[in-house]
Amino acid sequence: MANFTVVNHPLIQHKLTIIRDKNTSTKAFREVTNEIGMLMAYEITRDLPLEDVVIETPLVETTQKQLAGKKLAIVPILRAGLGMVDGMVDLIPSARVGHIGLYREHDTLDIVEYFVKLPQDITERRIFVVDPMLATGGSAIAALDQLTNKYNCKPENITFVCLVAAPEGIKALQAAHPGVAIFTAALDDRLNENGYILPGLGDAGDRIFGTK
Ligand SMILES: O=c1ccn([C@@H]2O[C@H](COP(=O)(O)O)[C@@H](O)[C@H]2O)c(=O)[nH]1
Ligand SMILES: O=P(O)(O)OP(=O)(O)O
Ligand SMILES: [Mg+2]
Repeated sequence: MANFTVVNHPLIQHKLTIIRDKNTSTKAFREVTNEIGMLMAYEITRDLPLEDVVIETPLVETTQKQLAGKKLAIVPILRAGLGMVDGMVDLIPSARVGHIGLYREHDTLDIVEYFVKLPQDITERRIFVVDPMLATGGSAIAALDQLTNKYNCKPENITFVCLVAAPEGIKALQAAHPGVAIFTAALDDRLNENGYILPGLGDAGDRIFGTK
């Protein structure tokens, strides 16, 4: 599948198993989800541009590399996406954080949008849209519709980052936003009849916030 990466680093796979386990506490789920967020941030920023900088070590003057000042934005899809933000910001502290609030209607899985707040210069930024779960793809597509249609962000500046993806969601997201790169920590088997990913980890928002 084009523009689609499974980040199968051993540390990420190990931590993913912890949050998949139904016996993992809310506290541990929250901590480990942020840790995976940080590790994912390391992977998705691999292609950030560098520039030369002249510095002096204690011994000599030398030309080395530094980040070329690319402006970044992390945009979690509420609520579940919030669970990855602190970990990502730890690694890229200068990133701005926007928020897109969406939920799935329980019976129909239709997307209801209730909040959008983005950095004012969002079109100039490299954007990481984050949600731990890509199930039908409805939430991710709605968030990316907002960014590309309403805020004129370019698809090539956007990366969608999740932890667990269903093949159905990948297919739908690629069809709707072919120019957007997708990174996931795992590609699972399928969706169940209620739109949950199997094997999955359950409802990510409820597990992060302890609401069920
Ligand atoms: O196994 C699952 C599946 C979904 N979620 C939540 O729903 C959305 C993603 O679902 P789409 O069908 O792709 O819109 C995501 O924001 C999760 O909050 C889940 O937690 N677990
Ligand atoms: O995507 P949903 O419907 O699971 O909502 P939330 O992420 O707020 O739990
Ligand atoms: Mg959600």
